[in-house]
Amino acid sequence: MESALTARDRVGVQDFVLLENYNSEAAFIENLRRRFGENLIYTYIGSVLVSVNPYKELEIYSKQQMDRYRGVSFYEISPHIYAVSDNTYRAMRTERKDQCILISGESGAGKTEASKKILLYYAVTCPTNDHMAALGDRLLQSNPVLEAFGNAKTLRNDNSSRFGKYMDVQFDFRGAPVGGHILNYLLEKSRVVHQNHGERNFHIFYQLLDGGDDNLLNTLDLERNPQNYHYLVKGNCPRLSSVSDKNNWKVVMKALPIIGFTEEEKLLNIIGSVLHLGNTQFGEGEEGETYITTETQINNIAKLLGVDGSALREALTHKKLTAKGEEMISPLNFEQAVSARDALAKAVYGRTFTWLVEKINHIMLWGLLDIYGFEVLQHNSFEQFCINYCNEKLQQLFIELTLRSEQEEYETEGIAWETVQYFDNKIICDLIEEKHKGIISILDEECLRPGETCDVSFLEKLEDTLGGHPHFVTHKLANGKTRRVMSREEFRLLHYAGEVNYNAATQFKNSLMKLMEILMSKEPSYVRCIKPNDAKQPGRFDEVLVRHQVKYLGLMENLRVRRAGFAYRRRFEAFLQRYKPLCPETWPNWHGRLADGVLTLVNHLGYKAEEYKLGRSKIFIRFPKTLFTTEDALEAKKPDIVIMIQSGWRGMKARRRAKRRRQAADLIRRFIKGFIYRHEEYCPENEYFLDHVRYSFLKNLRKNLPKSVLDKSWPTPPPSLVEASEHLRRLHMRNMVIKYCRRVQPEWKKQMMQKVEASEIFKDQKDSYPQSVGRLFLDSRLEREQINLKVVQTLGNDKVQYGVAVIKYDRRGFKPRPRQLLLTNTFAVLVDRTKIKQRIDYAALRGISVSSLSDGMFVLHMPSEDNKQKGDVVLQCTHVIELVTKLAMMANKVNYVNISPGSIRFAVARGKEGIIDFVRGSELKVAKGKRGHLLVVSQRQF
Ligand SMILES: Nc1ncnc2c1ncn2[C@@H]1O[C@H](COP(=O)(O)OP(=O)(O)OP(=O)(O)O)[C@@H](O)[C@H]1O
Repeated sequence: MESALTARDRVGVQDFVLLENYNSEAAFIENLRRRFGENLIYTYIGSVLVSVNPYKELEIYSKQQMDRYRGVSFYEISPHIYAVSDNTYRAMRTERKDQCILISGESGAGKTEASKKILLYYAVTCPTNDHMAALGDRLLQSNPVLEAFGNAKTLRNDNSSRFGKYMDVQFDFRGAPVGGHILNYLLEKSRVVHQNHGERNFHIFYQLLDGGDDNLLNTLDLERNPQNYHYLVKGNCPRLSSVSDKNNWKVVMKALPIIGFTEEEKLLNIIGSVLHLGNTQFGEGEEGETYITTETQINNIAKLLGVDGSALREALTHKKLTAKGEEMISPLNFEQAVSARDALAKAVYGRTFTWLVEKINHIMLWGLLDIYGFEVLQHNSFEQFCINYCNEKLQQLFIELTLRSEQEEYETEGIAWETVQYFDNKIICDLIEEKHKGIISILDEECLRPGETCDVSFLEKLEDTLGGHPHFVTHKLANGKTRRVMSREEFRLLHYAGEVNYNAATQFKNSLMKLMEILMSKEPSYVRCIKPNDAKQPGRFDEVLVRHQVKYLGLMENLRVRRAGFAYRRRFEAFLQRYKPLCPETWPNWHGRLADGVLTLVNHLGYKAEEYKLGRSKIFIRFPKTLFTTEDALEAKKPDIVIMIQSGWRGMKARRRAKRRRQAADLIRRFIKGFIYRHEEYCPENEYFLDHVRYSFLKNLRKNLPKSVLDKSWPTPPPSLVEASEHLRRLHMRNMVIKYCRRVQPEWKKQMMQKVEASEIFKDQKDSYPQSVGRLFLDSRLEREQINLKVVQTLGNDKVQYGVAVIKYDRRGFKPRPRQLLLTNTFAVLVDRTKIKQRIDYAALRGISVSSLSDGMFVLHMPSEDNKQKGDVVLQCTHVIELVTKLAMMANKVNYVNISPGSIRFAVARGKEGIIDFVRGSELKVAKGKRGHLLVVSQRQF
């Protein structure tokens, strides 16, 4: 809206509601004309889009344009069909209501083009998933022609969809890359659509052009892959009829029986062919051009359809020769073509043509629209009676809905509703459709009545029943002037569009009712198409023709209803936001209630009481003039605003800088003071500094906490935190230990306990201890099978907990003998292969002696008074530390281990004593020494 206001001098108003003289048809048409002259073909009436057919390609449908309209508020940028598309889509998403877009206008006004644009917009901008998005892109890239297929050429419109709209996506691949790309595209497209579309079939048409498409044919390789023909031929028979290349035709014929058509496909082909024939007839005689249907082509089609060629030939009886000497079917007139068409439909499929078209309609394009959850309704039939009647109904519905929503808005805003003068054509609709009294009822009755029925008797019946109706006129009922321009078979209805003549009726009412139902159940959007001239020429604006359409489409009524007293309405925020620079009290920001702000603003601007009203959330402005004046004021103020904003901005920046400087200086000052007072008690002078120091320490500590129990590092705390820091350190250590212990397995725990015990006994006492630290203690040094079975049996319930190979030395001669030492829970035994030689009860054990060197000697001291014992036991073991630790722990005699430097004394028997001397030497040696001592030489440990 805003941009519209700025540009209004150049191109009129972008929204008719801003037309000052909104009751003037001339002003309305002048606005259309001015805009049309600037190639601005779209104009709003509120939310209705009026579109004037430009009859030339405009650069306004690109991807960039689509992006401009995505998610943008309806009035923010210039009117466009994309704005309607986008708005509808978003309304569906946000309000979760079905939407429909009603496109109306006479033949050639651009309805089909409009729906194609809408469809393309959705295909490109509202993908349902990535895959669809990719397809949308390609759709745009490959410059598709979303073409209405099978449309006939009428006198009014070369492209007319006279037989009902059924479109399909027909791609124009001229100039597009050929080969695998296209084929993949087709395959992919049909798959996607199929996925999204359940059992409904979606058909892709490839426009088979003479010659130029050999590449595609090669790619499809129909000779070898006849099933690919599927992608070529579906529904495209009309085109086939214009295939001139004999080879292509051969390929096609060859492929057909292999593929086989489903009933539905056959139907499509029939319709296609029929329509092509139909097209031929409506041409304006460009002989030798596109629309020629030759005898050969007719035969081909007949062959393809599997029908007798005579059915076709008979229908098209006029033949003549072309310049080349080919026999050509000459153009038929409209009626001849229609009956040919109907006859063919009946002959081939046993159905009426309308039935076939409806069926096709159902299957085809609307499928694609369904994918996006949209329905685009186009109404065609305008039979004239039906066209007019349909228009009456649509107009009535439109007025009703618009009035209702207008009234609702006024009500919500708390603004009094002012009666709007418009032609309510309910009276006309009633006249047509009312039960018993309506024209349709009378017609039905007349048709069912026994005896001769003709137009005249029907007209007489109408005159009888409706004679007094103010909107019904016939030749007989009319005054002299009207009588001169009316024929005797016509009746005339008088309504908003002036007078509309009617001469026949059909069963049309029911299908129209269906349309109404659809419209009522969905949220409608409107596109009103206007044809600017009959010559299909760009740049020509035929005022008479346009005036007729403006009347016929009831656009003035639309505008009158939409204006309903006020030209413009806007939410308070938006209004205030835009115009606040115009009033010192509202600039730069208004801080009170929005309504008060708006009031202050309009008072300042000098709005008169009758010029505006404030609703609950919107301001309503009665005359466009008021708004334009305000816009002009804004425009004039713009340079000032720029300066205001700039100086305001500069001042604010300077103030911010000064404030930051002040804060920084304060901070530094507090820091210095705090530092000076840092050793004092916590006081206002040092609180900031101390807090900061503490905070920094704790923050630093958090980052540098020791990660393992072995890591003894700890950040140095500030004096005020020494105690707390120590506390934290211990807590942290304990935490780590607890965490560590929780993770220790029972096996490992046992190992650790033994190792700790070994450390208690041997650390710093015995040379070989450090070496043992890194080696794990084993559960046993003997495998189960190394212990004799008889020994195990003898031990019975006393299970061997640990076993190891040892050397026992005779007490007297020190003769070495290999033995096994087995530990049970309560005693140890010395075993010689199968025999237990000695049992040593732990309870009786008086002590265990080892040397301080690295040898493996150890002595078990036994009580001398025990007669059974023959004295102490002298043993040697490679795993002395492990063995002694385990033995001492099992015997619960850890404190009985004695580590002697130099020598060990032991009891030989009854008071006699033996001595073992320990020395360091170059190699390990155990031998008899001087004075009967045993000499043990240990290697030095490094
Ligand atoms: N927006 C547009 N831009 C360019 N050309 C257009 C546009 N709209 C319509 N036309 C031109 O006008 C021709 C007729 O338009 P279209 O076929 O859409 O009319 P219609 O209202 O669907 O007619 P009918 O009711 O007879 O089917 C198109 O073939 C095209 O050449």
